This record gives sequence, structure tokens and C-alpha cells, in this order.
Amino acid sequence: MKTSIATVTLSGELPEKLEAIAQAGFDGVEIFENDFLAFDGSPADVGKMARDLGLEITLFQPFRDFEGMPDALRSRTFDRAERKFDVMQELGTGMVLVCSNVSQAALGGIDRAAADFHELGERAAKRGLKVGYEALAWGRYVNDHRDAWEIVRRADHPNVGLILDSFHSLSRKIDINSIRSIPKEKIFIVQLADAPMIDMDLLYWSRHFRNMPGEGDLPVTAFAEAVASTGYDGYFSLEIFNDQFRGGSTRAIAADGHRSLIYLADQVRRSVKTPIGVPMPERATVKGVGFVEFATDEDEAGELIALLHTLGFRKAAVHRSKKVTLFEQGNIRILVNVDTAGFAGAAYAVHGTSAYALALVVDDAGEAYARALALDAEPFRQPVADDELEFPAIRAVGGGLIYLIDDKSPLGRFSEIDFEAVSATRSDAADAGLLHIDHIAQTVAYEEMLTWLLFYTSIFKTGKTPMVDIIDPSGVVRSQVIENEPGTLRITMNGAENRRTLAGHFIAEQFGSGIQHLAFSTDDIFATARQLRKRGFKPLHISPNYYDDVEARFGLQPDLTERLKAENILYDRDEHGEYLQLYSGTYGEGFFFEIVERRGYRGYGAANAIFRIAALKKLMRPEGIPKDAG
Ligand SMILES: O=C(O)c1ccc(O)c(O)c1
Ligand SMILES: [Mg+2]
Repeated sequence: MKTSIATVTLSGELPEKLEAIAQAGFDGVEIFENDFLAFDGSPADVGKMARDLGLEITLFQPFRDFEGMPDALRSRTFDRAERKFDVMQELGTGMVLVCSNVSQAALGGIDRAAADFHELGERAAKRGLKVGYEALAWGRYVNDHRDAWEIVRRADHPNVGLILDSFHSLSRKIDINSIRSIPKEKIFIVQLADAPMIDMDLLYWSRHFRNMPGEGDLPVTAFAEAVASTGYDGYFSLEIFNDQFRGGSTRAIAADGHRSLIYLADQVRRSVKTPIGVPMPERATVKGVGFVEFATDEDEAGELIALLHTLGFRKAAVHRSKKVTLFEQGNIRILVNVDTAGFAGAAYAVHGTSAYALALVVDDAGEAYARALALDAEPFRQPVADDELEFPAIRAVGGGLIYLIDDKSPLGRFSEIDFEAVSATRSDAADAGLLHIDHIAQTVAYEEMLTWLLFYTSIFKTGKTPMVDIIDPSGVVRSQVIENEPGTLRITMNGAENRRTLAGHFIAEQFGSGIQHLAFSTDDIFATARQLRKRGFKPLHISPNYYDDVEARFGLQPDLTERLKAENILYDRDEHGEYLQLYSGTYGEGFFFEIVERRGYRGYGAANAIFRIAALKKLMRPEGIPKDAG
């Protein structure tokens, strides 16, 4: 698949945009007229800049309010077009996008529009240029690609074709099967954009909320499949109007865009069986979390290890060559790394004590790694001793790592190969009944949420649930769940917009995104709570007012409410069952542990988050969260 992106998608000046586009691996670029007009160089300079970076200029756009003008305005409209053609020839691009007329002056009529396009085609042909017609979802007379296609068909000119834009068609819920019968040579270019499902004015939605394919809720893949079924083998070009992207990191957004197209091509290749995109292994099935690794130092390790002990973990093994200790309970493994050398040391130096790495157990680590790299993930390597395992690894949230391990290779036996077991002591006899990692909560800056959503969902067989707003006493935190069907990988991603929220404070003080809490599962939270108490665990104190409310809200038996209150356990329920949650206090700059018992429940206790956040913030005062820092 040939990939392209419109300059309007990115922030910055034109040269910066072009560089980021080339760097991200695109083949082509659409020059959006305003980007060109705001730039000081000549069209020839822009053309040279693009070509020097190896980019083809796929399109110059948009040319507005062209077709169906009354006679008094018609010749001036053609003059305007000739001026655009001059610029295009200097730029060195062969195609212009004409979007459907929105002018009050425009006259309707398919034949009138077709005649205008025929003439424009004649004029374009003289210069060796092509004209593509796109139906804007809010066009005055033409707002449906089926009508635009009919106009193009009647214009009957080899230099006039159709431009499809997934947003315009999907936002109006136009049947995409209508694309399948369009001859591929009449589809000049295909623009792609997704968007979150929001019920609002089409123009406003389009100009502010588009996002990359796979980041939103529109069936962009099905749209691309319909296009591919025609045999179309031209450019797929991203055209994303998004306020956040325009203010975001030029390089990061360009990289997300490239990843979104590779992912899309992979899905289309599998379903339509066309040779689109690069063959790669399927999305990796995650069977579980192999371990979570903390980076810390000798001084701070003590407090973390003490906390792990109160949670019922036992020291199970030590690394043969590195200063890494393995703690275990049920199927949960936690590594505590105090090595000053290597990546863990660097992570500690930047972030302080933090859970910087995650191992995911997949069917085939080599295949998962190959897929990750095909999707532009950044590989990670560091030297390992001869007799030690080298985990395939990629960079992940907050500059941390994801290690890929599997059971079919020696990687699955890392705890025997790289580690030496230590014998159990008497105090290890009874654990706290913790079984699995239920979920991993990562806190990221709000503008990074889509990046990581696309990262996880494109590489691993996971899906997302709708974003929810969590009310922090100092602002809103957006929360997005990424999970797989069997629940063996559950990630909650919290996006913070300001640093006064608990999540925002965590990012500011940790110097970046990262894992903010780990939730462990138990199948008897009351028994676990009892064990934890014996071990000296201090649960997060929940206000008694909460229990009055929860009893009334769910109609709980008073004795259950009393038991919940006695153990500081939070309660929630959905149509599938009940959820019980118990929290630790905060550790460091806002890290904490959670213990959950799921009785069929599928969610994450979003309704309880406000109480949990308030309680955690109370713990962190007075020196914790600045009351009114900006
Ligand atoms: O919002 C617009 O005006 C606009 C312009 C050009 C396009 O290709 C498009 O999809 C929208
Ligand atoms: Mg468009």
C-alpha cells in the first residue's frame, strides 16, 4: 500500500511537517493550501523539499466552490482554477482535490456540474494534470460520494476522477458497498480518517475531531475493504483535522499515522485477500502478564520490598548475575531491580522507583516481536551474559519496556534459567491469596492516550471500551480500557490534563507516563483482607459516608456493608456481577496497589474512582499535591 498524509494533520511549519512525514515512513504527502500559503518559500522550493526527502506530492488541496456556479461567476471560477494549476506545476504535483461546492451562489444539477468538470478536465489535460472530486458531507448540493461519482461518470473525462474520504461517507452512514462497483481507475485517491462517535454538527465534527484509523469508532477498515475490493492500488492518504494533533508533537503524530495505515492494510489484506500492505504475523494473543519489574535503588528497595511482604509476596529467587530479586504469589511475579547499570538503572535515575517494565506472555514471542517491529515499534536491546536469555523487547509507555515471552521457547522458563531459587522461610507459609494480575493501570498525558491505544490494539489482540471520565477533586481524568476477550490482559489507561489531579501529579513527579497501579485478583477478598491485616498491611481508609451511600444504592444487607466498611473494601455491581476492591496507600509519588475480587463483574469500578482518589489525595497532603499549582 502506498501511504500518504495531508500536511493539515500535523503541527508546526511546513519544513518540520515534511521532515516528520518522511521520517515516519510515508511515501507521499498532500500539500494543504494553507500550509503552503503560510510558508515563505516558492512552490518550487516546497516541491524540492518534498522530493529531497523522498516524498511524492500526491495531492494539492482543496480547491473550493467550483462546480455549478451561475454564468456570472463561472469564468472567474475557471480563472481561479488556472491559477491553482500554475502553482501545482511549480510544486510538481499532478492532482488537485476539488471539494463539493458549499457556496450560496451555487446551482444544483448533476449535468451542470458534470459539464463544468468536463471543461476543467480539458484544461487540466493540457497541462498533464488531474482533477479529483470529493463530496463534502456538508456540500450544498453534493454531499454523498454516490452523487459525486455520478457527476464524475457523466463528466466522462480521463483527467477527472473521484476522491473518496472515509469521514464524509461514514459520518453520513452512506452504504459503503456502493464503492465496490466504481471502476478502480476512476478512484484517483482515497483519504482516510476515523472519528470518535459524537453526535454533533458534521462540519464541526470533521474539522476538530477526526483521528487516525483505529483510534475512533467509525468502520474505516470496512470502508478500506470496499475500496480494496475494486482493485484500487493507489494511495491511502490520511487527512486528519484534529485540534489536539495540531498542537501535539509533529513526529509522534506522524508516527501514529503511519502505524495506523500499516495496521489498516494488514486487516484489509487478511479480509479482502489482496496483496495490500506487508505480510506480518497476526495480532499477538496475550495469555497473561509474565512479570512486572520495578527499577529502584538499594536504599528505596527496602520500603518497596516491605510493602510486597505485607501484600503476601515471598522472595522466590535471585538473578544469577544482576541485582534483581523475584517475588512471587499465586501466578504473580514481581521483579525488583536495583542494578545501577543498564536500562533499569537509567529508568530509576529518570523516574525514581517505578514499574518500568512488563513481560507479556504470548503464543510466540518471535512472531509478536516481528509484528511489533512491522508496526513501527521501537526495538530494545541491551547486552546479556552468554548463558542468559535475551527477551525480545520493545519500548512502551513512558519510555518503559514490554518484554515478550512465551511457553514454547526457553523464555518461559526465565525464572529457572536466569534466576536461582531461594528456599522458603517459615513466614512464607501463608500468602494473602493473591492469584493473578487483574489489571495494570497506566497514567499518561491526555494527548498520549490515542498513541498508546493504537500501540496496544494494533500489536496485540485487544479491544477498547468507551472512554469514561473520572472525576478527581481537582479536575477530570479520562480513562480508557484496553483488554482482551479472556481478560488475560487488562490495561486501564488514565489520561491527565492537569497536574493537580492525582494522575497529573503522578506524571509531573515521575517525570513522565508510567504504571501507576497494579491490581491483583483474589477469590476471597475478606480472607485476603484478614491475612493482609495480620501482615501489617495498611489499607486505604474509605470514608464511612461512602458505605451509607453504597448500601442504599445497591440495597446491600447491613451486615455486608459492615464487613465492607470494617475492611475498607469498595463495592460495585454491573449486569454481570459484583466487584470488591481494596487499596493500599500511595507509595512514592502516587503509585499504589489494588486487590480485587470479581464475581462475574466486567468493569473496573469507575464509579468508585472518585472516592479512591479523594482518599489517596488525603494521604498525600500536606506536601503532596499542590493545592493550586497550575
Ligand atoms: O473541511 C474541509 O473544508 C475539507 C477540505 C478538504 C477535504 O478533503 C476535506 O475532507 C474537508
Ligand atoms: Mg477529504
